[in-house]
Amino acid sequence: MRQYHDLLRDILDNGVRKEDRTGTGTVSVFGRQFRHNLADGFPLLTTKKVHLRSIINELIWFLNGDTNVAWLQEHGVSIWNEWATDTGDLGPVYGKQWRAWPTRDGGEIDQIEYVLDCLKNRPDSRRILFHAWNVEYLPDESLSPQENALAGRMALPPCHLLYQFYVAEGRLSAQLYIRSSDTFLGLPFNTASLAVLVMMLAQQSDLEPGEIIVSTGDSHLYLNHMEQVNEQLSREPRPLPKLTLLRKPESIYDYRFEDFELSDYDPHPAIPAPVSV
Ligand SMILES: Nc1nc(=O)c2c([nH]1)NC[C@@H]1CN(c3ccc(C(=O)N[C@@H](CCC(=O)O)C(=O)O)cc3)CN21
Ligand SMILES: O=c1ccn([C@H]2C[C@H](O)[C@@H](COP(=O)(O)O)O2)c(=O)[nH]1
Repeated sequence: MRQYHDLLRDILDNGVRKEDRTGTGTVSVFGRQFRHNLADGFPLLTTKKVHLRSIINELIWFLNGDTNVAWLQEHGVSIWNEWATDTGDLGPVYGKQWRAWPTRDGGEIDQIEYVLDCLKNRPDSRRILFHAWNVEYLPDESLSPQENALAGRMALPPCHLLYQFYVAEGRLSAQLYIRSSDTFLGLPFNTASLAVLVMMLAQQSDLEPGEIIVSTGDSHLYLNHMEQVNEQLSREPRPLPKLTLLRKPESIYDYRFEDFELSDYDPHPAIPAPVSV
């Protein structure tokens, strides 16, 4: 993914030093966008090995409306552990807002069902989107993630928060807005996850996957990722892999990691990096 390397270089060349909530410090630029046509391959980085199992299982977990890390841990995914309470709770994060956005009369709105209904019945709509920025449940910034979850608030405010879909000539495209992007650790996950979501929605709606567009707000590199970024930039990108769906599940909620086959993935080795909490 040349686009990803271009963004890393852009941040190194144009980024300004900014302190941040985690205390690590970043270099950052504001407002960037890249696009990728899914016909050109699956957008998984080749200049470092990226763990697709974590990405697909996290997406399945979101789609199930789950907000407890227990299911993730049972499926070998540890990326949310640092923010969870002793009982694994994260408060009303992504899955809750996607599937059961709370309403003023005590009900819930399933935004994924709304998107599927639009794709099937009103594909030309300009309103096919779902949103996770539910201001009522954002964390109290004077409390820790765990204290927020215990108080019924989100442990962390959503980073990938607005997903909009577009159907034209039988192809499904999507644009994702990420308000804050940990460009070394988070963005490779968010990009591949968006691509998998488009593949699932397209399959369920009898469409072909089109383009993904990723728009990032505060696009930063943590200062303790600099060596890793330079190592990655010294590597030559290889051809993109292919991701194949092995069956068509009954619904968008019935996918399993085993339904996906990744082929021709020949990445450079993984590059470990610390995550700022
Ligand atoms: N600072 C920060 N960056 C993030 O990307 C991030 C957060 N916080 N908080 C919430 C979630 C958790 N996410 C994460 C957390 C860790 C990794 C990570 O360590 N990735 C490793 C592999 C880990 C694995 O698959 O087990 C990597 O090398 O990509 C990735 C995304 C994305 N989000
Ligand atoms: O999907 C995700 C989730 C989180 N991030 C990153 C972006 C920031 O580095 C932190 C969140 O900190 P804030 O102070 O709330 O912005 O997590 C990501 O890149 N992708």
